[in-house]
Amino acid sequence: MVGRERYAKVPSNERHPKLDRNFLRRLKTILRILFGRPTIWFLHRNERRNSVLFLYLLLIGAACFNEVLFYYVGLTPSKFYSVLVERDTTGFWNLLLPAFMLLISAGLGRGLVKYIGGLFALRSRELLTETLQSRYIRTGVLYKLLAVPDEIDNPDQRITQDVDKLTETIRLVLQEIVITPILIAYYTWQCWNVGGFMGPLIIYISFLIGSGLSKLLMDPIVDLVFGKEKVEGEFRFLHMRLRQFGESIALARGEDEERIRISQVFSGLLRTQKLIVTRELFLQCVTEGFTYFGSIQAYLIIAIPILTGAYDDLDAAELTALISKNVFLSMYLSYKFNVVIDQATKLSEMSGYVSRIGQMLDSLEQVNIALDNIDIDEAMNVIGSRDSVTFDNATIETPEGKTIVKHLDLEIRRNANLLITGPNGSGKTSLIRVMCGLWKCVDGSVDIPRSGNPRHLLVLPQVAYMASGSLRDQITYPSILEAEQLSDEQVEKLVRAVGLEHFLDVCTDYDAVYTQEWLKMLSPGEQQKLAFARVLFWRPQFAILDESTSSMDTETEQKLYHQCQQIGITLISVSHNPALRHFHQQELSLDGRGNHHIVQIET
Ligand SMILES: Nc1ncnc2c1ncn2[C@@H]1O[C@H](COP(=O)(O)OP(=O)(O)OP(=O)(O)O)[C@@H](O)[C@H]1O
Repeated sequence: MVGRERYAKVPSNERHPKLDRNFLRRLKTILRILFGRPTIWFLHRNERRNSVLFLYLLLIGAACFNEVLFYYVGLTPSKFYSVLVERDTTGFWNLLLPAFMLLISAGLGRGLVKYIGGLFALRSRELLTETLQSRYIRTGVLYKLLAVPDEIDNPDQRITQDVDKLTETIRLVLQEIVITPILIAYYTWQCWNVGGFMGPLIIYISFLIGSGLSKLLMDPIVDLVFGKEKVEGEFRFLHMRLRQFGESIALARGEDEERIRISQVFSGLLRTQKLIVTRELFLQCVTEGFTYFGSIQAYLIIAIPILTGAYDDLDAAELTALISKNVFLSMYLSYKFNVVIDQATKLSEMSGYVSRIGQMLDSLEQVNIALDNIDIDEAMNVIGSRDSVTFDNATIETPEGKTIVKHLDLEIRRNANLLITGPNGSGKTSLIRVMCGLWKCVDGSVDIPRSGNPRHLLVLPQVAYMASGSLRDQITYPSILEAEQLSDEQVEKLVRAVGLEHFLDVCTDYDAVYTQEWLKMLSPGEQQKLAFARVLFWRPQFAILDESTSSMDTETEQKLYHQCQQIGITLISVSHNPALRHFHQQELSLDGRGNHHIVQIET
C-alpha cells in the first residue's frame, strides 16, 4: 500500500519536464536500475549491475589518468619556449622525444576513454531496456498500457530510441560531474600560485555570468526537447501505419490524404526542431563567446602580476615559460567552466529523456504494484475454474461505461457449444475480453478454465495474429518450447488439416524465421487457416473463435468446425454466418442496448 501511495499519481498529462524534485526522483530511479541500491560493501550480487559500476569506475579512472597526461601535454609548450628563447639545442632535442611519447599516450588515452564510455552506455542501455521490457511486456500490463491511450504515448519509441539517447547523455554527464569539480579545484590552486588570487577570481566571475545566462536560455529548451520526442513518435507511427496498411491505402487511392496528414505532423516536428536549433544558437553563442573570452582572459590575468612587478626577477626565458604555463592553466580552467555550462545543455536534453523514461517507469510501477498486490483472476472477477464457463449475474460495461450486458446468467458446459450473435458494436468481442480477463465485470462474476494455459482455453481473434517466428512457432504459438518438440511430420499433418498443403511448397524450411513476411506470404484467409492449426495442435477444452473463420472458404470452415466437434473441443463462437449455427447447441444474442437473449438450438 505504501508503494501504491508513493506512485499513486502518474502525471500522465505532464508536458513540461523541469530540473525539479520530480526530475531528481526519476533520475534516482533510473540510476538505481543501472547501479542498484548503494550497499555497505558497494558491490552487490547482480553481475550486470556490477559490470555497469565497474565500467563507470574504469571510465572515471581512465578519464582521470587522461587528464594527468593532458596536464603534462599542456605544460610542454612552456618548456619549449624556455629552451628556444635560450637557444638551447641539446635541451630542445631532449624535450622532443618525451613530448612525442606524451602526445601519443594522450591520444591513446582519449580513445580509451571514449571506448570505455561507449561500453558503459551500451551496458546501461541493455539494463534499462530489459528492465522496461520485463515490466511492460507482461500479462495484465501490456494491454492496460496500450488500451488506455492517455496512459503513456509511444511506449515503443521510449524503449527503442529514448533509452539509447538517455544512456548516451548520462554517460557524458556522469563522467564530467565527477572529473570537472576535481579539475576546477586543482587548476584554481595552480592559477592562484602563478597569477595570484585575481586570476581565479576573474575566471569565477565570468563563469557566474555565463552560467546565469545559460540557465535563462536552457529552460525553454527542456520543454521543447520533451515536445519534440512526442511529435517524433507520432511521425514515426504514421509511417509505420503506411507500411502496415499500404495495400488498403493504395486500394482506396488514399496516398494524397496520407501524405497531407504526414506532412502536417512533419511540419509540426520541423517547427519544434527549428525552435530548438534557434534557442540552442543563443545558448551556443554564450558558451562559445565565453570560450573565446577565455583566451584573452588568460593574458589579462598574467598581466596583473607582471605589470605590478611581481616577476621582475625573472629573465626573458623564464618569463616566457611562465606566461605560457599561465595561459595554459587559466585557459584550461575557463574551459572546464565552459564544460560546466555545456553540461547544462546536456542536462536539459537529459531531463527530457529522464522525464519520458521516468513517466513510463512510473506508469509501469503503478500497474505492476497493482498486479503484484492483487490476484489477477480475482481482480478481473474471473474465478479459476472447473469444467465449464459460467457467467453468474454478470454485468459488463466498456471502460467508457457503455453497458454491454446486464445480469447475464449462462453456463457453457463441455460439448455444449455457444454461438454469440448480435449487431456490430453490440459487445460480442467485449464478452470475450471479459472471459480472458482483459476487462472486468462491474457486477457478478465469470468462471472460466484457468487462464493462461492454451490446453484449457484458446482464443482466435478475427484478424489472425501472425507471430514473428517459424512455421513451427506459428502452430504452437504462444509456446516456443512446444515448437521445439514438434516434428516435421506433425507440422505437415496440421498444415494439411487446415487446407494449406500448397503452402508446404512455399515454406520448405519449417525453422526459417519470418516477421513481416507472413503477411505477404499468406492471404488473410490463409492466415486464419494457419492460426486455426493452433486449435488442432493444442486441442483445448474450450476454444473461443471470434469470427476467426470469416475469411475462409466455406468448405474449409465447415471441415474445421466438424473436426473440432469430433476432437471434443467446446466452441464459443462469434459469427454472423448462419451456416455455422448447426455446430452449436445454444445461442446468446446481444441487442447492443444491454439486453440479451439465450436460446437452445435444435439439432
Ligand atoms: N478497447 C476499447 N475501449 C473502450 N471501448 C471499446 C473498446 N473496444 C470496444 N469498445 C466499445 O465496446 C463496444 C462493443 O465493441 P465490441 O468490439 O465488443 O463489438 P462487437 O459486437 O464485437 O462488434 P463487431 O461485430 O463489429 O465485431 C463498441 O461500441 C465500442 O465502442
